[in-house]
Amino acid sequence: MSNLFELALVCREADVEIVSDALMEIDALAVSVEDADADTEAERALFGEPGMPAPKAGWERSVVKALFPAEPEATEAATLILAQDWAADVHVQAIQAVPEQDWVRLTQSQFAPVEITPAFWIVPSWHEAPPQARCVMRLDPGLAFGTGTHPTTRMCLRWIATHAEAAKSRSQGASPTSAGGSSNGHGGSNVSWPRVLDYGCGSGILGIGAALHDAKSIDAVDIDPAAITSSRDNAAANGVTLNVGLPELARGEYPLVIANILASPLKLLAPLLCAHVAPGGHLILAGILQRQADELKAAYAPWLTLDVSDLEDGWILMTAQRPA
Ligand SMILES: C[S@@+](CC[C@H](N)C(=O)[O-])C[C@H]1O[C@@H](n2cnc3c(N)ncnc32)[C@H](O)[C@@H]1O
Repeated sequence: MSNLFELALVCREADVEIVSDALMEIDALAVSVEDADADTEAERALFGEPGMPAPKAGWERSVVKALFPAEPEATEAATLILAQDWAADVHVQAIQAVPEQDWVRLTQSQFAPVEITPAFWIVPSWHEAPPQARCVMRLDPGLAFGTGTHPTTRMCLRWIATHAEAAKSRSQGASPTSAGGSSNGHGGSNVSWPRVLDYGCGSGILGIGAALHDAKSIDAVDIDPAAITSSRDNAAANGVTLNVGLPELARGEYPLVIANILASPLKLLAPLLCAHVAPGGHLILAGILQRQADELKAAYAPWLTLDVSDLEDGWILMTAQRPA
């Protein structure tokens, strides 16, 4: 593989956009921006808490890196940029050869199979499933949120897998006459939940997870059109059926309602989500930080009693069961 040449320019936050645009105008193959102070004492956090605005719009000083096919193009680009009247505070950090990479393989190598339970795994299409996996969801990273790598998604899937397993064991242990008549709405030995609502479905990962655990009639809804397309595609790739659409698609009561969004929208959605939970049914909420547990409890208290039932990396899973 041949080398590319990288021009690295250091500039102030205010100049990042004009420098990046100018590099694209002069035919850079790619432009990226990094923190010039990364790993130094001057480094500052750029991200706020989930749902909160970022403390700053950009880094104090940035390195704008542009790739060119050969060294003369990179040098010429540097000369052109430095000649502009707005470039007084821009300087060249380096022009150097970078080995061209197999970008597809590099991206793929960053997504490994994710273990949800010892038996249930999320596996990208280019990977073999681990030998111990008895239930496999095939999912590749895409535009919509939900690859199984985020703790909030993993906790929801873990809840689905463990409760479906428990329901299966109960119904296998139950007598033929009692199997279809349980008060939690489980309709028979092969059905964990006869209806599921996945509210804020993203990639469709939770609805697909429920379908792979023998749930039927799954409504997966989202406000983002990219999520709707992605959920449909991912369901098809897994050979399961989801009824995917905008939130208006949700109708009536469900034995399982699951929503992994964020604390603020979840508080606003409290009356709506609770109204969808069937008698004896479960409500599962994620996207909540540990310190937000009390505010969520209070928001849902008029309808359901939420408890913390799982915790991972500072995120909690909150669940409630409506009395039968
Ligand atoms: C954190 S992602 C979760 C995706 C997936 N369910 C998972 O567990 O990985 C939250 C999703 O909720 C959607 N969303 C946000 N607010 C919403 C609302 N008010 N109604 C429906 N969906 C919403 C977003 O578009 C996004 O796809």
